[in-house]
Amino acid sequence: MRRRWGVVEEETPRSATVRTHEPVELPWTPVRGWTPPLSSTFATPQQQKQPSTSTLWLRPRGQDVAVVQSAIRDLKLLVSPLLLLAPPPYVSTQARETSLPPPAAVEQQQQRRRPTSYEECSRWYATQPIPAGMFLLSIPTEAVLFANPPPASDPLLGYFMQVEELVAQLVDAAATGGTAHHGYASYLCDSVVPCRNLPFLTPADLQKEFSREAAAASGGEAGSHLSSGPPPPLLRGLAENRGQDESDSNREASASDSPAISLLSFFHDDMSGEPLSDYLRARLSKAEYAWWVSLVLSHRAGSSSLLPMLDKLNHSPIPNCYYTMATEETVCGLDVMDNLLAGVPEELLYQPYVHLFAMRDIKAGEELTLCYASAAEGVYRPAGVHPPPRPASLRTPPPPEFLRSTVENSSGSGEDTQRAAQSTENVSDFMESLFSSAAVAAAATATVPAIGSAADRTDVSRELRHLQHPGRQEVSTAEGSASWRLQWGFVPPCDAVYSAKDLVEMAALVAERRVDTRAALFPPPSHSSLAAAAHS
Ligand SMILES: C[S@@+](CC[C@H](N)C(=O)[O-])C[C@H]1O[C@@H](n2cnc3c(N)ncnc32)[C@H](O)[C@@H]1O
Repeated sequence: MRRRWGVVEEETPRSATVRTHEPVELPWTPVRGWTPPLSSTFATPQQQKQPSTSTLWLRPRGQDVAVVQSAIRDLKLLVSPLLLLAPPPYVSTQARETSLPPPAAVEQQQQRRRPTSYEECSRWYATQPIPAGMFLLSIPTEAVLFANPPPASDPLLGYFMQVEELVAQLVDAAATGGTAHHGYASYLCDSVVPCRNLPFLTPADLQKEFSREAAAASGGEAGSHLSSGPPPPLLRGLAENRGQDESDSNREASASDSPAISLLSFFHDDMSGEPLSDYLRARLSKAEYAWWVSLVLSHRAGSSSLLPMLDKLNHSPIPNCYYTMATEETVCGLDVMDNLLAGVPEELLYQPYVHLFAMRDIKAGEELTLCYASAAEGVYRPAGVHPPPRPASLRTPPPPEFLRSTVENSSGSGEDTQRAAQSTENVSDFMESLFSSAAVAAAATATVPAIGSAADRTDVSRELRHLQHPGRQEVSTAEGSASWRLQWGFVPPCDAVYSAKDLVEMAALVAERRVDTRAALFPPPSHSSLAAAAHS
């Protein structure tokens, strides 16, 4: 007998949990009534131009189905039935085609075993409209992989020890059939393309980030410093040292100029790109180690944990999801209530969970996204609108009719769609009140840096046009873009949109939805039953 996920379990025979790798086939799922989104992380520009009569088709690869099944079975993942983990969708446009699944050629291409780029990697999609506040994925905190290495005197060493501990846990799980994280770790090996981040970047790559800023400051073209003029001041020391003397003291002097350069030189020079530990050195070649470091860096949550399956969510500056993580210390009444609403089974109700939920209404066919960074407090806040006005829906306490209509909705009165639309308007009104000034919005569009494809930039600019941005964006600074490249391997077109204060307001809206759900689940007693109770 052993305890797993806080529950005493029979010892499972090892053979029963070893994966067979039999491909599991799911049919194409049509998502009707979707509207092409503006998000650059979602559809191609061609897809975005499709008429609203088009049908979007989703079909998970065999390994997507297998990893979800293994996570449900071995990690106790809870998945909303409104989601699919699948490669980017196929869109059929011809009227006669919209009810037919995609042609065989598309199928063959899409079901290829291994994605070769970020664009081809599977994502989480909504198959139906999802209202804000709905729980989407939940995983026991016990299934999270945490790194907890012994304290190190050097912060950079401490950083790499954390990364390496997560690498070791994944390497171990991938190699050992029958362990709880085997399916997840094998899936990462099979289906994830590591990005060009720290292990694969050179000083010249980082220099590009610094050059961009210098070019922008001097009004020139991004990257023009690479071939012409002298390197910008921050990198001058490094470039000179590399050309001449590689002595430790010189290297340290240049590295201290920028945390990004320190990180790069610690990995490539001090560690020589090799594992720190004998354990990994005995198991991984230098190339394999670089692959795993890239993967861990780009999939970590916070500084030292991996959230299986939630780490499939891509980044958007205007995300539609948020997650909360309860721990043994924080688990309390509200977390238990969240567990209940998320559908956690009774025997695990008092276990800490990580819950992913919709932070705004999500359209059918939309990709689920998280924001990997929070906006610095006040970055996007227009002068004079601080604190922001309370959203209209929160200004007055709900009248008694409100509660009554919520309960009626739960019994299928058909008003819930109308109510959902109403709340959506409130969210947009609220966001509108925070970010609306044509003049500053134009500046926001202009500050989108020249990174990524032209199509991406246009789409995100369009999406952000109504947002107010009063100052310079962190991603367009050398340090900001270098740190995105180092960890995530890409630089988003703009900073995070929501600051901590905005999130508090959003949380209030989402909480209101949860209260609605609660009222629907636990309707207040009717007047007649109250009267009957009073008489008895
Ligand atoms: C947490 S993982 C997200 C899931 C990952 N795409 C996968 O398939 O496993 C983060 C990595 O995904 C990629 N990524 C996420 N959002 C992106 C975006 N908006 N643009 C480009 N790449 C992105 C980057 O390579 C990043 O390092």
